[in-house]
Amino acid sequence: MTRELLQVKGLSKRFKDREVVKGISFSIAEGSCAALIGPNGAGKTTTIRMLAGLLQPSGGSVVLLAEGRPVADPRPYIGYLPQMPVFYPWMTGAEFLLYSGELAGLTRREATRETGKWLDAVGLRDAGKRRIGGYSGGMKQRLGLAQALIHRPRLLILDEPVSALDPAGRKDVLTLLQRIRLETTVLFSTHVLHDAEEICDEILMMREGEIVLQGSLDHLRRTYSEPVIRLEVGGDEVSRAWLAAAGGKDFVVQSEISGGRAKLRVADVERAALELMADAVSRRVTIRTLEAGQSTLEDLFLKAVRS
Ligand SMILES: Nc1ncnc2c1ncn2[C@@H]1O[C@H](COP(=O)(O)OP(=O)(O)OP(=O)(O)O)[C@@H](O)[C@H]1O
Repeated sequence: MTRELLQVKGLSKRFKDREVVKGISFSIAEGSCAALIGPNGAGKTTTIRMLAGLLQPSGGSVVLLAEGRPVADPRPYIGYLPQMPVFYPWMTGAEFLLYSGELAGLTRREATRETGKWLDAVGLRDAGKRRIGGYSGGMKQRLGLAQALIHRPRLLILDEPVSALDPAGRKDVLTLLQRIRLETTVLFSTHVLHDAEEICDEILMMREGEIVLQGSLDHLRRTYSEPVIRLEVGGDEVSRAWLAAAGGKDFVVQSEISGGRAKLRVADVERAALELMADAVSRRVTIRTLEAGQSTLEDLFLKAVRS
């Protein structure tokens, strides 16, 4: 049976007279990986800072459970990596981890042992002897992860952990997160759906301070995928005019058409594909691609954040 690790009820945050997090509720199960996903300004950082105990909520509650019971001070149970972690550039990676471990309440001996272990785990064994000032963005982020994990928290909270990285750094950190999530419950925010799909099993979609969709990736894919046809036609006038009128066919439920491309939500994908093909051939329309399938989570995400 899955056990809840974090329960969030009616959480809100108001800055002056503007409510940026509007009474959101969700829970995170032990062992899961949840992505808080939403466009810029949705309220992800504000939410995460409240969960990590760094920002006082205006209303609602955040409860962390250990062995099924609420804990009075959740801080020792949480590891946190902010969006823009700050490091002392003159420290070596090893010195920084030792310092972080002691700050988190480990004895010097424990901190020394864990420092060696985590430098290995995040692939910085040799670099650990060098100053952080010379690290790449990806190395700094991996050091940040080690810092957040050094006291063995039950919940790892990460704010946009890969957004600022180049493709190589991004891949390194995502691969590391895939390993970490096997041992630690993870919540991370992102505005990139692909990153969430790569690592997580739970999705919390946020928009304008509210959670507009939540559930497991599988559930969301099954529940919300709809039959769609994606079409691209030639640049000639006949083809473009035909495409513009395609949205009006009786089997089309909804259409998005622009620049020679269309995405048509339809009731019956096979019938729609056949009729479109037959009609296009009879009118000498140039079809470049016609793809019949299901809408993706990306479509759902775009719909949720735009509507
Ligand atoms: N200290 C603050 N005072 C006033 N407004 C704030 C403060 N912090 C955040 N906001 C506002 O709250 C809203 C949500 O911001 P937040 O940083 O939580 O969003 P986000 O989803 O994390 O976006 P991003 O991906 O850009 O970081 C924004 O409109 C922001 O301007």
